[in-house]
Amino acid sequence: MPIPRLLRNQPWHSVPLGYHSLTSNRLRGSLRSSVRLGRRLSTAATNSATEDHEPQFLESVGMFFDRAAKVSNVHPKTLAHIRAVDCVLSVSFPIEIDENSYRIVHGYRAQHSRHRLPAKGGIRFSPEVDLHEVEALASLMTYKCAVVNVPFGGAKGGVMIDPREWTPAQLERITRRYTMELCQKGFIGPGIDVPAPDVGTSAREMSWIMDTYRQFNHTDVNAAGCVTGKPISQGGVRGRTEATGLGVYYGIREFISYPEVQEKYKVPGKVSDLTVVIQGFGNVGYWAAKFFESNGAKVIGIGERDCTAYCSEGLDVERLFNHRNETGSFRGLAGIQVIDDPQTVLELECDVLIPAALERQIGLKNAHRVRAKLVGEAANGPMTPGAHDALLARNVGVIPDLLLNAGGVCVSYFEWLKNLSHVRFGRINKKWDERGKTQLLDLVEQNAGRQLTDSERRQLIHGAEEHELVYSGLEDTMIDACEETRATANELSIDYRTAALSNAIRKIATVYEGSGALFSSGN
Ligand SMILES: NC(=O)C1=CN([C@@H]2O[C@H](COP(=O)(O)OP(=O)(O)OC[C@H]3O[C@@H](n4cnc5c(N)ncnc54)[C@H](OP(=O)(O)O)[C@@H]3O)[C@@H](O)[C@H]2O)C=CC1
Ligand SMILES: O=C(O)CCC(=O)C(=O)O
Repeated sequence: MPIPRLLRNQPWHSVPLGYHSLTSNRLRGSLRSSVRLGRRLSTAATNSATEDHEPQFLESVGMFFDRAAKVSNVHPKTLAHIRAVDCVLSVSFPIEIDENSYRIVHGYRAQHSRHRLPAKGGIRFSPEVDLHEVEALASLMTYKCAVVNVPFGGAKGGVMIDPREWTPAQLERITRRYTMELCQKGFIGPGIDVPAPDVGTSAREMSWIMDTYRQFNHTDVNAAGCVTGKPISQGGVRGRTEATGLGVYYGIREFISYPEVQEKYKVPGKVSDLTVVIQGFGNVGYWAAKFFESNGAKVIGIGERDCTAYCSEGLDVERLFNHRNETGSFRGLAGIQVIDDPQTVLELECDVLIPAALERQIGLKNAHRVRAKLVGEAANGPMTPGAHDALLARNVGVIPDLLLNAGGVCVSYFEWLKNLSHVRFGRINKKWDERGKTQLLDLVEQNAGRQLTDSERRQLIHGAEEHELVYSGLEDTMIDACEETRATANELSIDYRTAALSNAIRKIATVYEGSGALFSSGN
């Protein structure tokens, strides 16, 4: 295949082969025809038959929304407005493979709601990415941010590639080229839309995104805030890498501490008494496993794409991780049982099952075989509405994604605040706090007549480091959001997903209706 000259000379600065930008009529009435195009694309994708005859992801999110909308007491016009995806971008661009060939890569970004800015949400690199998946994920981002009181709208992006098929240099070109498209079409910026890592991306890609954004916006003093999940050296915040897994841990710890949860689902009230099974051993699955293990739980099963690792006495998470990284698989590690069928992980008997891989893993086809007492959704959209209902009918509790995996965006919010304030958390007040505590301890010692040991003194005086402040902010956020969800569920006798979503809907409605940008509920 001949290579276009442009490509040969400028591997990633080449012109787009085609793009379309679809913007809703929410705020921009003049672009209505584009809106219809956007909706038509989504609906077509949504209605396409699935192999399992269950609703597609976007349709599932809509179904969950409709249930929550019924108990939200929000005006139907406002509900319709909240439910619709605001604005989507779809781009295609060529990436050079070698001197003789190139491939066309497709990428998307959906902004579901811009009631608060910036819109926020990850970017995934996966061969399954399409427009409607990105729209579904963007919708979940809006609701998730509202559940944990993070003042952002919801967005999500995706590039339809399997990252394992590309070299790091090619991935860098793809990431930079995709970012260039986001820059050119106004889909990125610290006050507009701020991506983060998701499936198939990590701090490395976030660095490339920031660097590319900077090149297009070299006078923007807040450029570092255009993306979160960056390495610390590039303006990232300590604690973001593990934040989603840590949030999952905090959330499950909270729920099992509630007496009504212990009674209804027969789960132990303490993490150290739990058996845990996790599907997915990427960023979220790995960190969730680490936090459960280090707090005394037995992580008895971990599933990957090709098989499941099982040990009834509890897996050694780090050993498994190192072995997988060295060999590419769980297979061959002494002391564990390997189960060939990767889906079996969802059917292992345990207290808590944590799907942390992809959407639609639990459907009507396997919900009846789930033997966990609680399912904690670390992945986005891991179960269909039918599976959700089937699990509840069998008295299996479900802690929903929009609450449980919100730790990532919560700490992304902290990173964004750090980038806008241009100062590391703790830098200004650490010594001041330590001095105050020293004076207090001196007084206590004088009055108590006992000297503290050096180690006691150090522990009490120690001013908070950045990661400690981040962990503390995340823990507080998760505790509050779990409590708020629990209160609504108990008050209205509804499940936790409907409770979290109806709380989110009410919060978003308050912003829309109060802003005057919309019809008010009285119209
Ligand atoms: N990263 C974040 O901060 C957040 C992520 N999430 C959600 O959490 C989920 C996981 O994301 P993340 O950990 O970041 O992604 P990663 O890409 O780091 O990890 C995904 C993991 O799932 C594995 N996997 C893929 N397909 C299957 C399968 N069919 N069965 C078992 N394992 C599978 C992957 O294996 P392999 O490596 O072989 O592909 C990989 O280990 C996603 O739903 C994401 O949207 C939610 C909130 C925040
Ligand atoms: O950290 C973020 O901004 C978003 C994380 C994310 O993509 C998600 O919560 O699904």
